[in-house]
Amino acid sequence: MARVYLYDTTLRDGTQRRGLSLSLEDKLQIAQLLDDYGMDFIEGGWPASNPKDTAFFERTRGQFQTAQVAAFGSTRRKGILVDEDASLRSILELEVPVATLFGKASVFQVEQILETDVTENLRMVEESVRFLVEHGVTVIFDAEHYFDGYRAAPDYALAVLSAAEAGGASWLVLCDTNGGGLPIDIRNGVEAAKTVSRLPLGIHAHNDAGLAVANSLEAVAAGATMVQGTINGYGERCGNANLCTVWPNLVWKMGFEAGRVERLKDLTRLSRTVSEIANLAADDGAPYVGENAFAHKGGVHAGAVRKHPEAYEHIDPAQVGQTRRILVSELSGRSNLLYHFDSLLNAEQIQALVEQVKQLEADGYQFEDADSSMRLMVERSLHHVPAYYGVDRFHVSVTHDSTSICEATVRILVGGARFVEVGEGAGPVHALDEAMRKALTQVYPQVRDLHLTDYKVRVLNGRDATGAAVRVWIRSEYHNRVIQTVGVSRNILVASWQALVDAIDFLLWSEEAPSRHQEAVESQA
Ligand SMILES: CC(=O)SCCNC(=O)CCNC(=O)[C@H](O)C(C)(C)COP(=O)(O)OP(=O)(O)OC[C@H]1O[C@@H](n2cnc3c(N)ncnc32)[C@H](O)[C@@H]1OP(=O)(O)O
Ligand SMILES: CC(=O)C(=O)O
Repeated sequence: MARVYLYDTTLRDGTQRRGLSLSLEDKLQIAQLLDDYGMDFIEGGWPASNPKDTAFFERTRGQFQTAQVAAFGSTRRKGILVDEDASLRSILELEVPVATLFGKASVFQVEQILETDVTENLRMVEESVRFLVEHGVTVIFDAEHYFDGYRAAPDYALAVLSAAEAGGASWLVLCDTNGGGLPIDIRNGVEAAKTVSRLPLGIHAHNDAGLAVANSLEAVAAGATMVQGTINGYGERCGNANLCTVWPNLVWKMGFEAGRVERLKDLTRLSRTVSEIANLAADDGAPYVGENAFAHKGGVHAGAVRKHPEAYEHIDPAQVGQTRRILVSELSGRSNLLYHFDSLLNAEQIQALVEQVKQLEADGYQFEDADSSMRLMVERSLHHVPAYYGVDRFHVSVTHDSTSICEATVRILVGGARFVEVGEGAGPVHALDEAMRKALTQVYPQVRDLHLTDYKVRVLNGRDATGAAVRVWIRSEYHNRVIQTVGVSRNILVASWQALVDAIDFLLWSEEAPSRHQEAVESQA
């Protein structure tokens, strides 16, 4: 099986994304993961750029099993001797085994941006590569702006590749630096490069036209054997080719060997861990690894997937560490509900539930991410959920002068006993949550370990301004389990209260029999 080399530049080009900044420890943690997943090259940064990038190379020397660490840098500055160039010297001082040098492959870039002449640029490329190679460094040459340069002046773009080869480069990487190329441009550029060099070729594609992944795959189809990209497609402007998409496509759709193939089954974890470390929200819509990648909402889809998952799934979700989700919403038919409640409800009850869900969603509820409320609704309709407690009344007050004080009082009945408790909080919902917790933990100590971890409010009818109905969605965690609930009312406190009570009831109900919780979790998965 032919091999395609994976070259990860999350730690260099990835950090050129707006809003992404990694500490040295973050970089080391990500690099360790990349090595574990079998990346062939990890571009650690540009040593001449900042002390953090320099430290990265010092800390990773000899650390990795599979990956070779590459230092990034430019060709020498114009008009100086190669050994006077600070960037090249800093690469040598770090004693890295691999360096990736970028040089201009476009007449426009040379004349207008470097403000030098095309002959001097060819010398800069060849001399810089040779300088490192003669000092024992393997050089990957990134031909910056190659595709734009090739379109405007093909002979010059190809002459730049030849200069790098003459200097001793081991790889020629063709860059769609502005990210505007189409797959046909990429194919033409790769085929032209093959006419002047027998060196292995790579592709470095940006995503400005939304084609970085397609362009990378097209380059491989045309003969490139290295793909440069980043985890989650992070990168300058619209990003780089997303390796979480490129990699499985190379292996499963194109039949290449790439990375540590057995680790693809944990691809989702790689993507999410890197987004956690980067402190960026995961992209729900990402292919393969996004939260929605195997979530089926439309009734027609759910119906087909129950029969044959491949009807609406291009691969088995387990291949990338995902699970299938069948969502319940106003777009559901019987199949969505049967997927979750087949063993609980008969055909008539399922039909009634479909109609109830559609009506409730028309009233503002949204169940696709409130699976615990959904489950409770069904279990309550079957009288499976006892009245664990009764709420006599609750009262919330907000006093605002120099600071805000929120206080809530709840009166709760459990059996014959009455509990009155006061909670204080940063806001009224927090205070209510505290008061409920104080009262209920006296009888149900497990409530102490239920933590509210996310809270969202959505105004349902903006035209009614502050009188509009609102939907409150709450995410709670109990040990490692997630409980998601929803409430709707014209009063934000009442909506919050409904969602809060659902979270507590769901916990108590699912805790009654441990197997029941497992069953509930599985049916929500
Ligand atoms: C396509 C890419 O993504 S390339 C990578 C881009 N990444 C970054 O720029 C992040 C790290 N960069 C840095 O920390 C800084 O830019 C540094 C330290 C590298 C350089 O800083 P400075 O010396 O202040 O230069 P500056 O940032 O203004 O960059 C422009 C200089 O780079 C030179 N340059 C750009 N490309 C090349 C090249 N391929 N070969 C040689 N010189 C180049 C330009 O000629 C210009 O030099 P001049 O000021 O003498 O005209
Ligand atoms: C080298 C590089 O990052 C580019 O051409 O986009």
